[in-house]
Amino acid sequence: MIEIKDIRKTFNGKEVLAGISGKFKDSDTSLIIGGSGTGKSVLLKCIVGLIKPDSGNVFFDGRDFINGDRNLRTEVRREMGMLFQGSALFDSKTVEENVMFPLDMLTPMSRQEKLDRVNFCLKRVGLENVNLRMPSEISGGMQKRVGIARAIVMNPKYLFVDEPNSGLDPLTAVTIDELIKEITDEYKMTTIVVTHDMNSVMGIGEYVMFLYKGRKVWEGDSNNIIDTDVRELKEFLFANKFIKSIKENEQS
Ligand SMILES: Nc1ncnc2c1ncn2[C@@H]1O[C@H](COP(=O)(O)OP(=O)(O)OP(=O)(O)O)[C@@H](O)[C@H]1O
Repeated sequence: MIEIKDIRKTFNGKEVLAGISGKFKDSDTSLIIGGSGTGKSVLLKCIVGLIKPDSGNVFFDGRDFINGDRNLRTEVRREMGMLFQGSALFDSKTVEENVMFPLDMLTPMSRQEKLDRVNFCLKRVGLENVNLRMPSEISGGMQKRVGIARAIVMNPKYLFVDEPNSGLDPLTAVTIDELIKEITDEYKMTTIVVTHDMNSVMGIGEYVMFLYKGRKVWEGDSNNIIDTDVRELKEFLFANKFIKSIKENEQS
């Protein structure tokens, strides 16, 4: 489980995170949602240690990640898998080299052991016989799968994904969401996904944290989200035509 306590962050006098707390459980696919600029990505970066919050704590299975010593931080970092928008695939490396990269950097495994692990992960995300292709030679959905394979290659306890569906058509987006959820269940990972895709919320949101202007104004799951009384969340939800039609059908 990952627990965050009262995370605060200000940039140049602008408060971006105004004290956020919450718990992300094992085997759950947790979503952080909200409109543009509400602090979702900054919160995720604070959790993984890419940004240091001004105050607050992040506990990984009880381990204090922010105040822990260097060894503890390294240990926790090694247990993380990430698929971030900014950390796209290396264009000049093949699919196989991309997925193998963390193993090359962080393990003493032999070439054959690494290859076996890479092939296992590629197969798990539904990709076979693409090892020697370049990222530019495969579709956007396949590139995301390669990114997921790379994120899980070190067998992480914690998986972080920022906007997995950006640039994908709705059908491919659903298959990527389902893959993330399946892998989370299978390996009992704690997974946090940042998204503003309402289809993801309704499809895989086992725990959903809604941010508005740097504050958590709602938390719950996909079963109770559309019955919310929280005005900011309602505005966010009903800006989506699909959700609006579900609600209207319910009422008629
Ligand atoms: N390194 C930084 N320096 C200064 N301001 C930043 C920095 N990173 C983010 N911000 C600001 O923090 C606010 C929240 O940004 P964040 O990227 O977390 O939004 P978001 O909710 O993820 O939005 P989106 O859905 O559009 O990606 C924005 O106003 C952004 O400009």
